[in-house]
Amino acid sequence: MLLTSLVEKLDCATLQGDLNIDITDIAFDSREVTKGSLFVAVTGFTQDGHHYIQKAIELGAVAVVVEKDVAAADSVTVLKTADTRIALALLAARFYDHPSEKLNLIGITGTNGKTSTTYFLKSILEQAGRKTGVIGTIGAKVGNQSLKTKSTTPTTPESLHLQHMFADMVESGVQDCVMEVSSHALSLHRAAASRFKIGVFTNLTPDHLELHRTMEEYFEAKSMLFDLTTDFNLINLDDEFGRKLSQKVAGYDTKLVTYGITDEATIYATDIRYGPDYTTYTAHTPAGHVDIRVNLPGLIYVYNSLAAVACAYCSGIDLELAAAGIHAVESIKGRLEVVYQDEDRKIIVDFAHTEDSLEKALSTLRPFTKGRLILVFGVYAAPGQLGSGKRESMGKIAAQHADFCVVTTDNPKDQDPDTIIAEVSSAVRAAGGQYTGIVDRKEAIRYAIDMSQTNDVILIAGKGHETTQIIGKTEVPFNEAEIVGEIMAEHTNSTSKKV
Ligand SMILES: CC(=O)N[C@H]1[C@@H](OP(=O)(O)OP(=O)(O)OC[C@H]2O[C@@H](n3ccc(=O)[nH]c3=O)[C@H](O)[C@@H]2O)O[C@H](CO)[C@@H](O)[C@@H]1O[C@H](C)C(=O)N[C@@H](C)C(=O)N[C@H](CCC(=O)O)C(=O)O
Ligand SMILES: Nc1ncnc2c1ncn2[C@@H]1O[C@H](COP(=O)(O)OP(=O)(O)OP(=O)(O)O)[C@@H](O)[C@H]1O
Repeated sequence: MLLTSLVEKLDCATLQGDLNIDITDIAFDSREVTKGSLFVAVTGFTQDGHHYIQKAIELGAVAVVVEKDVAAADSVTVLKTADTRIALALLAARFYDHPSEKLNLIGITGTNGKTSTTYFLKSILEQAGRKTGVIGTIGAKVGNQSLKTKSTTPTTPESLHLQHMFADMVESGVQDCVMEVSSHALSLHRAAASRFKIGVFTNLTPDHLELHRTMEEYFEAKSMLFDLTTDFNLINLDDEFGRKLSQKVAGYDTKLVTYGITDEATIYATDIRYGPDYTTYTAHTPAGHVDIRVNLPGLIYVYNSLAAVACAYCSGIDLELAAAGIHAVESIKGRLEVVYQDEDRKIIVDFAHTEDSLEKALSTLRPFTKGRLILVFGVYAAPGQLGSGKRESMGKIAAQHADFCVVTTDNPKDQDPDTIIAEVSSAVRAAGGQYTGIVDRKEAIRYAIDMSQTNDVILIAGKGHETTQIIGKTEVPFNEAEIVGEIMAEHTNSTSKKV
C-alpha cells in the first residue's frame, strides 16, 4: 500500500522524505521489522521504541512514525504525530482494510466476568449456526481452532495484531467476533479504530490500580469502549459503576440496553434457583422470556449468562437457541472447576483474584458446604500503598468467608513472597480468621488437603486456568488440576499401603 494512502486520515506532519513509497508491512517492534516496513515508535513503560529506529532501518524499514523529535537517516520518510499508540491503531485498521466493520464485533469489558460471558456467548452463536471468533484471556480462536499468537499476547492484543486477527477472521468467513476488552487495552488505545456493534459492561470493582491509580480513572478507561460502539451499549444495571455508565451513555446514538436481576433493567432474571453445580432462572427480554439452566453455581453466573442472553437478543438470535447455547457450556476452565471429588471432600479451582470475586466465590460455595470451607490463596499486587491495600482487603474477605486460610504465593514476580504473605496473614489475623502461611503453593495445597476432613470443601483461588506461576522473572509450570491429581494419587497410595 502507498504510504500516502495509508496515512490519509492520520493527523501527522511529514518531517522528511517521500510519501509516494510502497509499504509492505507495519511493525511497532524493531525485532519484527521486515524489508519495506513502516516502523511505529512507541514510548513504553520500560523501553522507548524511538531508541530502536536505527535498528528498524537496518532491518529494512522505509518509513517511521514518531511522537518525539529524533534524528533518522535521510533515506527514510519520517512522520510525526501526537500519540503513536493511536497512530498505530489507525494505521493498522487502514492497512487491513477496516476488518472490524465487516464483523458483528461484540466487546466485553468489566473487572470480572468477561471470559465467562465470552464462553456463553460463543456457545450461543454456535448454536445459531454462526461462525464465531473469540479473542481474550483464553487466547484467540475461530470455532475450536486456536489462532497462532505469542505466549505474551495480552487479553486484548496490541492494535496491530488485533486488526490482523480481525482480517484473518473475515477471510475465513467469521460472522461474529466476541472479544474481551481490558482496561489496559482501552487506556493504551489497542482497540482504537475498531468498530464494535455491541459493547458490554459487566461490573467494576478494585483491580489494576497500579495502572489506573483511582477507581475514577479505571472507570474512565472502561468507559472508552462505549465511544467505539455503533448499535447497542449493554450495561449491568445492578453494578454501581454500571448505573453511572448507563447515565453517561443515555444520550448517545447507540441504543442503551440494561440487564440485571430487577425488572428495572431491560433484560432481567427472575425465579433464580441455586444448586451445588448449577443455577436456573427465567430471562425476560422485550422479545419474550425463556428458562435458562447454567451448569455453574452462583449469582455471578446468572449475571454472566444473562449478559450473553442480552447480546443474543441484540444480535437477533432466537431466545430458545440462547438457552440451548448456555446449557451446552458444561464447565469453564478454572471457573469454580471441580478438580477432585470423593465421598469425603471436594476440591475446586477458581480464578478469583480480586476481593469482589473472592467474596463471591466463597459465598457461592458456603451454602453447599457441610463441613469447613478451606481456602488456599495468594495475592499479587504492586508494591507500596496500592498493593498493600489489595493484600489487606483480600485477607479480610478470606477471614470473613473461609473457615481456614492457607496463605501462599500467587505470581510474586519480583516481590518478596514472605513480605506479601506476612501482609495478607496480618489482615486475616486482624479480621479474626484462622490461617497458616506457606510460601510454596504446591505445599500449601498439600497442607489444605492433609488437614481436610469429611464434608470439607477446599477452594484454591487465584490461578484458575493458568498453568504457570511467575516467580522473579521466571515462569514456572504450575497446573493446579494436575497438582491436585498428583497429591491425591500419593494419598491413595499411602492409604492403600497402610491397609
Ligand atoms: C503494561 C503494558 O500494558 N505493557 C504493554 C506495553 O509495553 P511496554 O510499554 O512496557 O513496552 P516496552 O517494552 O517498554 O517497549 C516500548 C516499545 O519499544 C519497542 N521495542 C522494544 C525493544 C526492542 O528491542 N525493540 C523495540 O522496538 C516495543 O515493541 C514497544 O513498542 O506496550 C507493549 C506494546 O504495545 C505491550 O505489548 C505491553 O503489554 C504487555 C505484553 C502486558 O503484559 N500487558 C499487560 C499488563 C496487559 O495489557 N494486561 C491487560 C489486562 C488483562 C486483565 O484484565 O487482567 C491485557 O489486556 O492483557
Ligand atoms: N460477574 C462476576 N462478578 C464478580 N466476580 C466474577 C464474575 N464473573 C466471574 N467472577 C469471578 O472472577 C473470576 C474471573 O472470571 P472471568 O475470567 O470470567 O473474568 P474476567 O473479567 O475475564 O477476568 P480477567 O480480566 O482477570 O481475565 C472468576 O473465577 C470468578 O471468581
